[in-house]
Amino acid sequence: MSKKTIVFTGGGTAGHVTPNIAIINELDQEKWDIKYIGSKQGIEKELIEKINVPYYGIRSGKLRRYIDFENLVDMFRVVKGTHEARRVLKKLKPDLVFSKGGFVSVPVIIAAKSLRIPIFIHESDMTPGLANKISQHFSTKIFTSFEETKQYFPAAKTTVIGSPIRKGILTGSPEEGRKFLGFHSAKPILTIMGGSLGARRINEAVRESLDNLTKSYQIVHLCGKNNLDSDLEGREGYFQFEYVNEELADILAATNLVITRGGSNAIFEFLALQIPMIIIPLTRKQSRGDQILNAQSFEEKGFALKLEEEDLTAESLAEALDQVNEKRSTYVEKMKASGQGSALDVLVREIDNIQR
Ligand SMILES: CC(=O)N[C@H]1[C@@H](OP(=O)(O)OP(=O)(O)OC[C@H]2O[C@@H](n3ccc(=O)[nH]c3=O)[C@H](O)[C@@H]2O)O[C@H](CO)[C@@H](O)[C@@H]1O
Repeated sequence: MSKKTIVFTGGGTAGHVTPNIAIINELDQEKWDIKYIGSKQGIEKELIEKINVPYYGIRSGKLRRYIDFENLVDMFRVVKGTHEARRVLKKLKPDLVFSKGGFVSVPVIIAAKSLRIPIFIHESDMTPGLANKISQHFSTKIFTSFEETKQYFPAAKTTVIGSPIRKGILTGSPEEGRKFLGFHSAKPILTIMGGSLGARRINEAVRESLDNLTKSYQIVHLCGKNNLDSDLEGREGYFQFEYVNEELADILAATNLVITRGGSNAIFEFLALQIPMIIIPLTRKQSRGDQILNAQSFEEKGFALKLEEEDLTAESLAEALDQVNEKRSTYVEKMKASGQGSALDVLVREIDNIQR
C-alpha cells in the first residue's frame, strides 16, 4: 500500500503547534508521510524540527483588523506566502492539509484550496481567530474544542470534539516530577504557566507575593522566554523556567494547583489532568478577548476560578488560591465528570478516512 501525505500547518505561538504535535505522534508512520509548513522563524519551526518532521518555511504577515501601511506590507507577505505555499504543495501533492490556525496557516489554506486539496481545520478557542474565520470558507471539515464555538461555523461541516491533547502529557510521574524539581511531598506544588510566551503581569504578581506564597507552596514558574529573574536563582521552594518540554508531564503530575493564562490548550490539558486552576486571561487590550471567554466558559462549568488581570494584586491572588483550595474537591469532581479526552482519537480516525 502506498503512503498518503499529510501537511500540517499552524503557528505563531505554541498553542497553534502543540495540538499538531499531538496528532503527528498518533498517526501511523507506515500509512502517512508527514510534512509541516510554517513561518520562516516562528516558534513552530523549533518545535517541529525537534520532532524530526520535514519543515518548509514560508513568509507570513500578521493579520490585522485595521488598515494601515503595515497592513499593506502584510497583505503583500500573505500573497508572497501563498505563492511559496503553493510551490511546496505542488511538490508534496498531499492528500490532506490540517491546520491549527495562526497567521501562517492562511496562505497555506488558500494555496491548498486552489490546488483542490482537502482541508481540515481545528479551532481551540471559544470564538474563532481571524485565521480560522478566513479559512472556514475553504475547508472541508471544521472541528472545535468548545461546544459554544459551533454557532460561528457552517453547521454541515462542523463537529465539536474537544481539544486534541498530547497523550504524553497525561502519563507523567509525580515522583519523577518532584525529583526533577528537588521538591518534597510534604507541601503542595503550585505551577504557574503564563502561556507559551509567558505573561509579564502574572510574573510580576507572583514574584511580588513570593514570600507569602512559598509559606504554603513549592512553586514552579514557567515564565516565558527572556523572563527569568536572576535574583531568584537558587531560592528555596521556587524553580523558574523559560519553557519546559519533556519534563512538563512529570511536573504537572506532581502539581496540586495551577495559575494559568486562558490559552485553550493549556486549560484543556489541566482539565484532562483534573488540576484545579485559577485562570488569569489575556485582557482585551492585549488580545481579541478570546481567553476571557475561554475562562468564563471554564468557570461556568465549575472547572476553574477566573481572575481578571485588572483585578490582579498580591491580595486578590492569595484570596483566589484560598478559595480554590477550599473547594478543591468540588472542582476535581466537575472535571472528572466532564468526559473530556477522545478528541485526539476522533481526529486520527477522520484523517485516516480521508479519500482523494
Ligand atoms: C498570546 C496568544 O495569542 N495566545 C493564544 C495562544 O496561546 P498559547 O500559545 O500561549 O497557548 P496555549 O495555552 O493554548 O498552549 C500552550 C502550549 O504550550 C505548552 N507549554 C507551555 C509552557 C511550557 O513551558 N511548556 C509547554 O509545553 C502547553 O502545555 C500548551 O500545550 O493560542 C491559544 C490556542 O489557540 C489561544 O487560546 C491563546 O489565546
